[in-house]
Amino acid sequence: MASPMINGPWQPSNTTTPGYVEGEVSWGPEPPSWRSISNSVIGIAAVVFLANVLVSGKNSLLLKPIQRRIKAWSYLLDGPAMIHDGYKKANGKTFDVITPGERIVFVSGHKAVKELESQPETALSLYAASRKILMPKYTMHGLHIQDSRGAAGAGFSRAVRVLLTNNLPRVLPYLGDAIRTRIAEIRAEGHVVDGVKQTDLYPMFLQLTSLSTGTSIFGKELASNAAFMKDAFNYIESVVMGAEMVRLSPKWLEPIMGRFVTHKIKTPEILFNLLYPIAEERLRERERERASLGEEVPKHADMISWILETAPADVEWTSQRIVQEVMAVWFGSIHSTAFIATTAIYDLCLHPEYLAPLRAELARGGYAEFERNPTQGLPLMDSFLKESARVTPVDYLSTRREVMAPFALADGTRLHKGDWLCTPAASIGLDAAYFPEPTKFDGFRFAPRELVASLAADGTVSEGTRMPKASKIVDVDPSWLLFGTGKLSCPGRFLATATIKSIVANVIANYDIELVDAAAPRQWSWRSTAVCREDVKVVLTPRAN
Ligand code: HEM
Repeated sequence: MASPMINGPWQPSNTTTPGYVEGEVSWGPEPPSWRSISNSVIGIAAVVFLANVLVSGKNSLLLKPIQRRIKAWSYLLDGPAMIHDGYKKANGKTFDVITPGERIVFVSGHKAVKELESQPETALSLYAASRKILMPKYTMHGLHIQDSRGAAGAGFSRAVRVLLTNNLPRVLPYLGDAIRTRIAEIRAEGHVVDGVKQTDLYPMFLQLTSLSTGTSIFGKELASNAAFMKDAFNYIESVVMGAEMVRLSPKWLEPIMGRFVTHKIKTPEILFNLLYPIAEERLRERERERASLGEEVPKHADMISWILETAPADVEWTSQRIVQEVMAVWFGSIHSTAFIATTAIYDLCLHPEYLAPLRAELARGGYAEFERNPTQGLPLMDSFLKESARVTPVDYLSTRREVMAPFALADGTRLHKGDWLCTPAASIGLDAAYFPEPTKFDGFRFAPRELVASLAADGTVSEGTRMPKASKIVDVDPSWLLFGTGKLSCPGRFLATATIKSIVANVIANYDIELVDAAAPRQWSWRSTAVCREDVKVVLTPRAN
């Protein structure tokens, strides 16, 4: 659910949508200059980081507390390395990393992950940790996130995991066409350098991901309205930046900063006001249906209708609550998905030997089968994506849980109220104890053995470093924590992987791809999260089909 801040180059469309006037597509007020604010935040963190380097090694009593604070602040820019170093030193044991806001305790291994999973929400809460990250009171139009999931939360999670996923076969064929068209349009807009068109890959994939997940969450009509999608996308960026500003303020300043942020960011209100009348209308339709007035009530396929469908009988959803929940699902759906699709394409540029077998899988009916059965299809591509996500992790930690009351883990580690208990997901993925030859990129490491053996037999790929048994990117287990663990694991993972597969498949089937500068940096990080750079360019050359 990581959500860094990127501005997508949105294009207006002619589609009409409630709230937008045809012919004069309203782009809404621009959000404040978040980029300059984010640059300041990064600048401050960089100074703090430098100071840390200057004083390190001097262990005087006076310097120690200052050093500890500086080290905590350096987590903002150096989080992945701090977590990975901690993991290596701990040698499988529990370790902690101090950050500006909280102490994060990391556990790994089957027993410890099961212990984390089995704790009640009164002891460890995903939602309390999410509240700290999102500051929803200030940034999400007043959304109140409870400490525990409750019946309404379980229904809402089922809406995403089951109903949204079941709808995928109906949207994927439409999305395939829409994605192909959009890729061609964005490519055509690229800069020409030395006679060759270049494309900024990550911004393009953010647009494609928004189109794809937006179609599932908001429905086809809203998602094909570029002005609406621009507002919806800017909302995510504003929430991330606004929440970060409140989080970085001293405790006493938090309410003032919170009010400032609420006043400054308009995109949550814009999105809320656009979705609210739709939710109102749906509630009216439901009333008419309940009253059995014999009237034909339209059927809808979007998050609003699925939330209403899965709501427990004793929970009366208001339009406000429905819209807030839709906005919360939308918030977490874009950046990690686009990150994984983008890094998979980089990996294909760096390991082009995988292109032929992946294209062959698409061509021999794999793509059509995937559209019919999105959670099963394309086993080779599934393995390639999983390997790419393992080698270039999107988040160095997973299973965030806030400690609600002090207690001790089975190994004796004491947890204090407000600490976080997490898993070092990325380091586990790079550990030889779980993955043989972990630094080697083996695209078909997770694919069914017979499939890879047949490709190896005809010389298409080498046998590689197979895992003892095949697995999928959406699987959750203590050695694969990309989507969390247990009953709280990500319900949107089927949509996310279907989105990534349809984007990657439509790029590689129709274009040859080359990185303009394979040596240029492609990521940076904030806290524990990796972020794709927006300026990494590729050359997409149309293939003769
Ligand atoms: C590659 C993309 C994604 C990644 C890496 C990801 C990862 C995660 C993780 C790690 C969690 C927490 C699980 C835990 O702590 O045990 C989570 C929760 C969640 N994710 Fe995702 N996610 C992704 C895409 C999506 C999408 C596309 C959606 C929406 C359709 C979504 C909706 C949610 C929701 C609603 C929760 C909260 C679950 C609950 O309340 O029970 N995610 N995700």
